[in-house]
Amino acid sequence: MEKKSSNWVAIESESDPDERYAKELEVAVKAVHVACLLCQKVQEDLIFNGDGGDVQAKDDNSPVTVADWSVQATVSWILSQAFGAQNVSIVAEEDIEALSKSNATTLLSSVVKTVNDSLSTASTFGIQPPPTPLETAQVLEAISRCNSTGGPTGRFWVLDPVDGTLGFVRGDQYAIALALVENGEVVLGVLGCPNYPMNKEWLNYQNGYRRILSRLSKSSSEGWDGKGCVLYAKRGSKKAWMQPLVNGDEGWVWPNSARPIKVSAIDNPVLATFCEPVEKANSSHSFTQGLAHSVGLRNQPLRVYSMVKYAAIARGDAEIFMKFARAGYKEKIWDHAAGVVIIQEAGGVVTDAGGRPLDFSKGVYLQGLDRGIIACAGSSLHEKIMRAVDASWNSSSL
Ligand SMILES: Nc1ncnc2c1ncn2[C@@H]1O[C@H](COP(=O)(O)OS(=O)(=O)O)[C@@H](OP(=O)(O)O)[C@H]1O
Ligand SMILES: [Mg+2]
Repeated sequence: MEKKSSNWVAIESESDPDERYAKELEVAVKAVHVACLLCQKVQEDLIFNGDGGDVQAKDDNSPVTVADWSVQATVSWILSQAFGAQNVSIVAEEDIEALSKSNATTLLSSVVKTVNDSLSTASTFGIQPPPTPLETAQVLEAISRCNSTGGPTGRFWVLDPVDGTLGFVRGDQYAIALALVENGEVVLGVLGCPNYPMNKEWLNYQNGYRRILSRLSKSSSEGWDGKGCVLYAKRGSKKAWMQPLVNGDEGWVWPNSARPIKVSAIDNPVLATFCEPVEKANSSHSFTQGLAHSVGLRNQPLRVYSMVKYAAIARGDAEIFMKFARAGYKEKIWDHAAGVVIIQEAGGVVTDAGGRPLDFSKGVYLQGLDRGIIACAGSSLHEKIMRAVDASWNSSSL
């Protein structure tokens, strides 16, 4: 990829596919880098210094931390600065209800401080920080501005500020996922994976990543030696890219040291590895175990939190991702949008279990999803898995 200057004055040309969404992509990748560094800091404080604020429980009992709200505020602020608040519509996971409670003042100050600390270092990526630190009201406004409910027309961003919060609070894998949807189709996907290890063997939850984590350095700008990466792709480009996550490197110039990524060439089930959620509650391990057996998969499943699973497929570190949630669970668009386009542009296939593309045009949920999600490096593996699902679905307890 050719190096471009880091200013944002690129004019979008509808006729040149290379230039379409050029500014959106650059801003989104930079915002995700900033968010990754924010999360690394909060996770280090939370896990190793015991000082990353409380882990709160949401109404559905899932965890949420200072990082979730801070990333949402930071990304929302960066997008609004770049494109004008009136032009930015965002569907995102968090709201300000819990933060606005009278007993949440310490939590709220911690979010405001985290956002301002993060924005003060954003100039590394060519992002102009606010002239004075954001006030509490501005931070709340940035979070609550992300109240779009998506839909079939127009343009909106989709943000999961911390996907895999359970992995995050356990010192393990998590992702920051940002996508742009236009007229119901994902046109850009950016996935930040701050703990992605350059040695793929360390991805597996069963390896106790947390114990290894503290020994891994952050990647250097050109080094690819430590941990952390940002993946991105533009719909229709047939290319997907990966950048190492750097730490305050002043030499960062878009697109920095981006490398193309490709899905794995393995199509023999015997050699293939499948990944799935860590939590049994999120996807049936017994159902996928049966599928794996019937298709001839021999390797142990790679259980990884969050959309890092999509990253693993796009990077060629695993061949299959399956998620079969319990009946009645409705998948949210922010848990999939960025990952789907990155895998597809890296050469892979992503559909529901009926072979239909995931539908990002029906609001916050992936409406009409047939049984589960199957992402594969190639169509041959994908067809085998779909056939196996058909053969065993009726006897499953899902
Ligand atoms: N019951 C149930 N079934 C299926 N999926 C659920 C369920 N509950 C939550 N979620 C969503 O799953 C997101 C994390 O999914 P993963 O596939 O990464 O699962 S796991 O964390 O590895 O177990 C997770 O994203 P985050 O909330 O951002 O962590 C949820 O949106
Ligand atoms: Mg999520």
